[in-house]
Amino acid sequence: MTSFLDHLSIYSRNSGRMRLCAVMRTFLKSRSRCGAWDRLLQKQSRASICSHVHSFNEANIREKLQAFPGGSIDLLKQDSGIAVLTINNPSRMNALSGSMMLDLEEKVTQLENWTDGKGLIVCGAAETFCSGSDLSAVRAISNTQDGMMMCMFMQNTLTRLLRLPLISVALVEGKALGGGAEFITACDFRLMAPDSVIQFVHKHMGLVPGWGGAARLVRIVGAQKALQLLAGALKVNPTLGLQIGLVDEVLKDLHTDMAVGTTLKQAEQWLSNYVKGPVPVIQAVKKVVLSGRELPLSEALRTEMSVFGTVWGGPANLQALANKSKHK
Ligand SMILES: CC[C@@H](C(=O)O)C(=O)SCCNC(=O)CCNC(=O)[C@H](O)C(C)(C)COP(=O)(O)OP(=O)(O)OC[C@H]1O[C@@H](n2cnc3c(N)ncnc32)[C@H](O)[C@@H]1OP(=O)(O)O
Repeated sequence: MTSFLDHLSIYSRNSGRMRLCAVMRTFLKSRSRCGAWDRLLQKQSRASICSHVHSFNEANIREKLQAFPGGSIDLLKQDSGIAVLTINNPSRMNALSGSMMLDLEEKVTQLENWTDGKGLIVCGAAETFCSGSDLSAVRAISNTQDGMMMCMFMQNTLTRLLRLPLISVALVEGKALGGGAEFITACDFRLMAPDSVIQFVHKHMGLVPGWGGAARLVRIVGAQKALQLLAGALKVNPTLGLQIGLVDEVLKDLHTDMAVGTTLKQAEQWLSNYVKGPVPVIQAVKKVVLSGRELPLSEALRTEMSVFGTVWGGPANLQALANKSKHK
């Protein structure tokens, strides 16, 4: 690792002099604080985000969810640095059983510890995304206490998913309904297949989102559009999705020669544009956007500087500087 002074000489040669003590202070503070960022993320991802509410007893809820088996959440971590997380319960339109909720949390923990990760694609098996909670489980845990605990468990898990230092994409084929629609709001981007539908059906169930989908939807499309989608239980097709900013890209129809490979291949191609580069740099990009999205400005600025300190003078930065000096 290049010493501070070596880096400083490269820096001052290219960008003019800064007062040495100020640069030293900034550099040393940012180095020390980057550990604070990681400790913050680790602490937040472990502790349940809303454990303070309604005596959230983690062991108790795990036991209850385990009583509703079926399906799986499959995770494939690829050498490319892009992982694929598949919601796999096709006989129930990929509805999330209790055991799948536990499976999801375990896979998010794996991804939190994946040091080579840069991107994540969340998709459903059998060309459909997810039709929400498994209704048989919903019927069985319809008392308020259990419902709230299931809710908190899923809120915590989806919040941790969104906070992964990976650039995440929800690949929507077929239907994303209810909790399935909430799931896609816990990714950074959303891609839709031509004939797919996103629908927050909660109102038809006498419900509102509970997995954090409403809070995230407001931040994605704004309060007015979020209100229309929820109060109208509107069916969002790819055109509407693009129009309101809920969807970032519509994939090519597989039955035309425009499509290159499967929808998953198309999604990987799309995501690869944003994850090209060294792992530490891509992860740092997600961290600074995450802090800008979630933290008050002054804290976001401090966090940005601490994350900056983890890449400034790192191998990618020094290589880029060396390449530039070669172009003279
Ligand atoms: C916080 C939100 C969260 C919660 O409150 O816990 C929720 O998500 S509540 C659930 C919200 N989701 C729904 O209301 C969707 C219910 N499903 C449907 O509307 C339809 O199944 C469909 C998804 C539109 C598909 O319709 P269709 O193509 O006609 O297929 P089928 O309806 O025949 O479904 C095939 C098969 O799958 C079973 N299925 C579908 N969704 C669920 C589900 N959410 N839970 C359990 N099982 C589901 C459906 O019962 C069929 O099974 P069989 O009858 O055995 O063939």
